[in-house]
Amino acid sequence: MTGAVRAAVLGAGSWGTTFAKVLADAGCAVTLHARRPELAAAITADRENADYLPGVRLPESLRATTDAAEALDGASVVVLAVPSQSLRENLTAWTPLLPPDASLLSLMKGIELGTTKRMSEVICEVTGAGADRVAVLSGPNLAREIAEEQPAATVIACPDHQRAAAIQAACLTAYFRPYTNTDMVGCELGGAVKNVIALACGVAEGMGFGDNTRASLITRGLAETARLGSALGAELTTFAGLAGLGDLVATCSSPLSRNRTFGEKLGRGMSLEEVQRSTRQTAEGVKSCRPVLELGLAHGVEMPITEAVVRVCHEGVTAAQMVKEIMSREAKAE
Ligand SMILES: NC(=O)c1ccc[n+]([C@@H]2O[C@H](COP(=O)([O-])OP(=O)(O)OC[C@H]3O[C@@H](n4cnc5c(N)ncnc54)[C@H](O)[C@@H]3O)[C@@H](O)[C@H]2O)c1
Ligand SMILES: O=P(O)(O)OC[C@H](O)CO
Repeated sequence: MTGAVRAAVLGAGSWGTTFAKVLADAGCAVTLHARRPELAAAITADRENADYLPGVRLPESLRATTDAAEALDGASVVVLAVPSQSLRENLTAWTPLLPPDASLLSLMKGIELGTTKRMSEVICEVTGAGADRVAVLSGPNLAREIAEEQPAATVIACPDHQRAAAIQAACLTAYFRPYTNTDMVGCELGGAVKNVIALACGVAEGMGFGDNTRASLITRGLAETARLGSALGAELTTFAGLAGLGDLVATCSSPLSRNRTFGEKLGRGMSLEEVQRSTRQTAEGVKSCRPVLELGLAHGVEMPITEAVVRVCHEGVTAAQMVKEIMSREAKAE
């Protein structure tokens, strides 16, 4: 492995483990940080993360540890793959251990509750790193499909194009094709808001509605995402790309999506608490919908689908009422 890029992946859930596999398959020397010793030991001994990716064989070269200092030692790429709402706390503990010039790559698709900050903003704030050291990876990347080496593309955004290109080279494999972009705001918003729209699509699915409803939600969801992005300085073309439309379509259509599945259970009549009890995995849109709506309100951007999701998830509105509210809005031009 002499000369290989050293990467640390912090967070051994579905996507962290999958992306660690991608990096290892691309030739990087990768250490994956897990919180639980039994999980780290099982990944190393059995080459499997049975909790999150049962049946997926992990590369021999992939190491796992619970020791963050060990994972971060000598890493030139540090990958952050924890739930968005716990990033600040996790990163505060990891910051003293970060190698000074390492690229900090966010895999997360959420907006922070209370601050309405994007993940790259949280990373800069907590670590003191300059914005040009922070990158985001976002696209139609359902973890299970990538772990099974089904071909897919993604976007790596960084204000520093050279850094984005270096990360691109570090994770390019026969089944995973990253493109570079410099639009952080667009890529991060695309990833965070699509989870909210996927919740709405799930609710529609759970209520028994079909493809017309889903296509309408996807299209109008993209419209409200792009409106917000435009107000926040994103490039509109980003929303027509992999981190926008690509991810939105994949997440809103796939039974593998946790957000869509969460919404589906709400649409079938389960309460928020019942659905939360039924899964251990992160459905980011449930918490991010509120800060996304707050961003919209702060910038004078109408986000009716996001608002409906907030009302169903957090204000006790039923799925049937949600449909009524969306469909009885004032008629307007597209
Ligand atoms: N799973 C996917 O298909 C996928 C794809 C692309 C992006 N993402 C994004 O990647 C991020 C991570 O998602 P994931 O799918 O790996 O999530 P997950 O729920 O599968 O795993 C989360 C991981 O974070 C760890 N963790 C650390 N601190 C935690 C805390 N305080 N609370 C809870 N867990 C904590 C958990 O132990 C676990 O290993 C999310 O923002 C998600 O939107 C996921
Ligand atoms: O399972 P979800 O809903 O978190 O979506 C996973 C990925 O973000 C799809 O790109």
